[in-house]
Amino acid sequence: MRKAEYYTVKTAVPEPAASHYESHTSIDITSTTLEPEGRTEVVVHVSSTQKQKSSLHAFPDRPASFYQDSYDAEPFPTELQDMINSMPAHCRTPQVLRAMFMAAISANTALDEPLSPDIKIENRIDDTPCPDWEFHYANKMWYGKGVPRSDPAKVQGCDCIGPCDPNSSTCTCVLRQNAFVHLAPSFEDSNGFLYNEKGCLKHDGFPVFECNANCLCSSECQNRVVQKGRQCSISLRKTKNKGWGVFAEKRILRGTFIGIYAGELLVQSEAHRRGKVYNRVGRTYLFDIDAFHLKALANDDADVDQETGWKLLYTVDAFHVGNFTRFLNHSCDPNCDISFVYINEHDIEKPLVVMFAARDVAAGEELCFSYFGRMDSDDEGKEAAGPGDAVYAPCHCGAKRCRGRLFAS
Ligand SMILES: C[S@@+](CC[C@H](N)C(=O)[O-])C[C@H]1O[C@@H](n2cnc3c(N)ncnc32)[C@H](O)[C@@H]1O
Repeated sequence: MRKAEYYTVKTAVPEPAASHYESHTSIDITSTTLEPEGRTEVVVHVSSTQKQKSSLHAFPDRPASFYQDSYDAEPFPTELQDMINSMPAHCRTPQVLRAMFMAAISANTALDEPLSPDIKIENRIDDTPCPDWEFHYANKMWYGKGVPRSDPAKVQGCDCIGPCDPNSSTCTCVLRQNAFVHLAPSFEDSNGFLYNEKGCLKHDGFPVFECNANCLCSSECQNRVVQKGRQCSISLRKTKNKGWGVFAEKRILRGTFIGIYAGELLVQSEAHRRGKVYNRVGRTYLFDIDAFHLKALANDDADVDQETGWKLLYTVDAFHVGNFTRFLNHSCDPNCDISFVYINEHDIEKPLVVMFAARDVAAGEELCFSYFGRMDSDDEGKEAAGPGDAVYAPCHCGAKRCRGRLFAS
């Protein structure tokens, strides 16, 4: 007789912390064979424990969701992966694995985005239950060797009372934002914050300076969006020929914050070394921080690239640690775009790489961005330039004007 398997996943989601905590995920699996039916009941309990962090990044007392935490990249937490790999075979059913993956996501992000909708995992293509357990799920940045930590004392905050006024002529956050918008070559006559009243990004392509943990303004301030976490509903789904992808569960408005491209922040020597390895396997999660405003601010340094007058310093690698954004596939007609966002970071070279909806997205649409960077309408039909040692793979984005290939690294 066929054995029925029942599973339950319980996720203990902690209360938002009032101070500065980090979390660790743990899993308890209980497997009971119920007689006389011979059914197996597997109960998986995923919980997240909190531990107070060192005072290294201590800001004034604020909810945990206000912090742009960063951790040292090594060693990564691997308890979860180790536990899955050592689970008895009868517990490793597709349903249990998928439910554990979803529960681990919500446990690992409970502190920094307690109000975010759960991420569903679906596969209508084959029998793989969930993406490979090859990475640690986190929304935070993890600093690799040689990457300097942020210095909270150098992060400039405003002293507004209540929410900041976007038309203020004295708010330091409004003034800083304006200065950077005016620096752009495609300067649009935009003053004030880059978010509208609904929290949607008004203009692509400018660096965004959110109010931070040193600001006195309230949590309702219009200039606090990314730090409040994801609001849109998304799922991870297996695609026919691009591996796993990210899909909109409900309609998403243009300019909506989708997610931080979280991962390890690497110096160039390490990014190059890993890039060569990823080239060989034909799958990469590297993203260069090559923002136009960094090029515009570049000093005349002997060390810079002679052609661009600028030197790339950091790359994000989401292979070993990251969140759902590492599953965003490439499209030649993308509905998402990257903006560089600063929250609790004083170093202009170390913005967060953040995904926003580039247009209204219908429920069920796949969320994609261009791996070649922003393309203007003038660029259509042109060959997209990848890095010098790029390895190209066929593109399956399905866009009418597909360029036919994407670089795998
Ligand atoms: C950052 S990962 C995206 C997530 C990936 N689908 C997965 O399952 O892990 C990038 C890799 O996804 C695949 N990919 C992304 N966009 C694609 C596209 N338009 N056509 C074909 N493969 C694509 C390529 O293997 C690429 O190296």
